Amino acid sequence: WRELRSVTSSPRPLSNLTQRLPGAIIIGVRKGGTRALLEMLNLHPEVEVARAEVHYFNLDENYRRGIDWYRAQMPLSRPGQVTVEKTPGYFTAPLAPSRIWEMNPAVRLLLIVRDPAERLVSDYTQVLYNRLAQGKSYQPLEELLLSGDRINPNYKALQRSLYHQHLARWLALFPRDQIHVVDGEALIRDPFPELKKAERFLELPPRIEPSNFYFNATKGFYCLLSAGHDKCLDESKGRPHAPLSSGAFRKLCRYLREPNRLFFSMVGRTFDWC
Ligand SMILES: Nc1ncnc2c1ncn2[C@@H]1O[C@H](COP(=O)(O)OS(=O)(=O)O)[C@@H](OP(=O)(O)O)[C@H]1O
Repeated sequence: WRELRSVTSSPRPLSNLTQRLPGAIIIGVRKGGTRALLEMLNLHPEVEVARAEVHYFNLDENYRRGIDWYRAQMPLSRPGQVTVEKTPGYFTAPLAPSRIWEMNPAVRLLLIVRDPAERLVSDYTQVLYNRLAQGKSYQPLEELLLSGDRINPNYKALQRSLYHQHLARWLALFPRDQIHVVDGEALIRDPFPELKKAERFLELPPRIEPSNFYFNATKGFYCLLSAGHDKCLDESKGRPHAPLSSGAFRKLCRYLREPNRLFFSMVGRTFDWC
């Protein structure tokens, strides 16, 4: 995609190109649509993105490598461009907010959220696929999610869906208006309006157009279009979810009602979640 863009954008002197620390970070949520958001922001000529998840602020073994290592993971950019990286693991990592603050207290944060019950099922599905690919077995979701007939509060994927607990750590350091919340379901339904909001948040000139998106009926999702070339996200995005009985799903929704309410009051808006 980057190669495609470099063909279509005007030539620039190479001398100003250098690796810069990110001006904006997509911090989560895992399975919220972080890859789609990054790829869509990358349509903007003033944005350069780190292709791979960097996992600098959440993994001690990377953090110990130091800030120059982190910078070296960033793409080349021109002065004035915004470098963006995404690592969904930052949102739930206890030390990530203070480490990011220490790097740059003015960095802009993007948080893409999704119905936390759906997110949990997607999270389980991802782990399931990874384990199957390694020839390993995995417990059914219901066994992990329920303990007897109650929700198991120790299940990690459930904990990752308690958005208010994680957001509280970020809001202890960063002002609310430095964290832009993207509606992941809205991004799936109609990406353009969400991208315009993100563009404004990043104070970028308006360059992303409705014509940059088209609905791909085979994929079942919007794909990206630029200069006649198209790109859809890979098959790990939007795959069928592992089954969960409607009874267990209802219990999960009931369990998440209060955490969701707390999250809504923290961000000052509501979402149409189960
Ligand atoms: N345009 C487009 N194409 C494909 N997929 C899209 C798109 N927009 C959002 N999504 C949703 O992104 C979900 C994966 O989220 P992440 O990229 O954050 O996953 S990850 O945490 O990086 O693994 C993925 O979740 P699942 O459907 O559960 O697989 C998608 O629903």
